[in-house]
Amino acid sequence: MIYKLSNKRIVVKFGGSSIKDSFREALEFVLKLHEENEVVVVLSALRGVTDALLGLAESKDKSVIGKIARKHSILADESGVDCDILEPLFVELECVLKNERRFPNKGAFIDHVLSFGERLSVIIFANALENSGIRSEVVDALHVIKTDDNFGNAAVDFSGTAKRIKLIEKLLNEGKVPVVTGFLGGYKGLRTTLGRGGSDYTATILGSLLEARAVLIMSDVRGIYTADPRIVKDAKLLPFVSYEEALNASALGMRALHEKSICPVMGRLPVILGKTDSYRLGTFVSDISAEVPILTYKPVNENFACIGVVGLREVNFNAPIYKKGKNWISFLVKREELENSLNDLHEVIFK
Ligand SMILES: Nc1ncnc2c1ncn2[C@@H]1O[C@H](COP(=O)(O)OP(=O)(O)O)[C@@H](O)[C@H]1O
Ligand SMILES: N[C@@H](CC(=O)OP(=O)(O)O)C(=O)O
Repeated sequence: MIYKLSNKRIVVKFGGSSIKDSFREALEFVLKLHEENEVVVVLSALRGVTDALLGLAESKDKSVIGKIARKHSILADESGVDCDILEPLFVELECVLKNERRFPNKGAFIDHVLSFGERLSVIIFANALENSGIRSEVVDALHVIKTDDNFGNAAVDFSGTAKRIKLIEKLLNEGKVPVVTGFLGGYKGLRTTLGRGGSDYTATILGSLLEARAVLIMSDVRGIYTADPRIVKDAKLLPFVSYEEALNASALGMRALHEKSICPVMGRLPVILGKTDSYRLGTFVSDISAEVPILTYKPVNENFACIGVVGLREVNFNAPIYKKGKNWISFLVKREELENSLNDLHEVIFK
């Protein structure tokens, strides 16, 4: 594997859980990274805000705006940032809600409403960095990540995006920390989104185009485990996961990494997953594999879910096989039995 990398450049993404529960630690981590590296920060919306905005786009219930505003004011206050700087975004949000008919279609309207989550978090983060003495600038991905008009799950135009990456290069050359909105893109001036959980994808697109040394995905778990550690208490942290395993696991529902996020970095640069509140890095995603299976799950419909096993083609388990691939297999289980089945299957494989 040949990495063509700018040796001091790192892209670090913080997910919604980190923005909500570990904002101070995320800031401190960036300050530490900045001592030795050029750092690009990618942020998600505060956990729960994208869902709230989705509801708001439907209901247009003004009390939701109040709730979102309060959450961000508290975060701004705690971070020593004047919450008045958020006001223009709330004025814009109200204006967008009153003018749905001006959008070409419902999807374009919804994506514009969803954009406020990430746009609010980057303003607070960039200002908090400035208060800590780091020169920083907000980058709205509308102006960088060029997409098609498939609102809600837009496809990225990589050559169009590559042309716009200079905007971020310029900030890095000025010694600033760009703080980029994850999840968002742009199509002819309209706002698009890359699919739920798409901030990981933003980070790997930027890491690849900026020829970064690594992309760090910081979350509320230390990395990729043998199964969701919130459901399977015996799950073990995997120090090495191959690109292919990460791709298969995320496609089969593993939430720790977005399915699309592997493609831009595959064979080019590593993705490292870590836990924000302890600064612990746990999993290195590259060509190297620990050759340990990963259990995944996702809903199939209202009544059923599928459990995937990445890294094995055959498993003796008491459930119907749902699908099979080159190096994975999945089983169909009732949704109410999902947790027990995951634990049982984990025991079968790792006993
Ligand atoms: N195999 C796995 N390894 C690690 N985390 C997993 C796994 N499967 C599911 N998860 C879940 O992924 C979550 C992290 O993803 P997500 O909630 O999208 O984080 P963030 O808010 O940082 O974007 C963890 O809290 C964990 O419950
Ligand atoms: N805020 C978006 C994008 C995202 O990536 O979120 P997270 O990193 O919290 O999964 C969402 O909720 O889908």
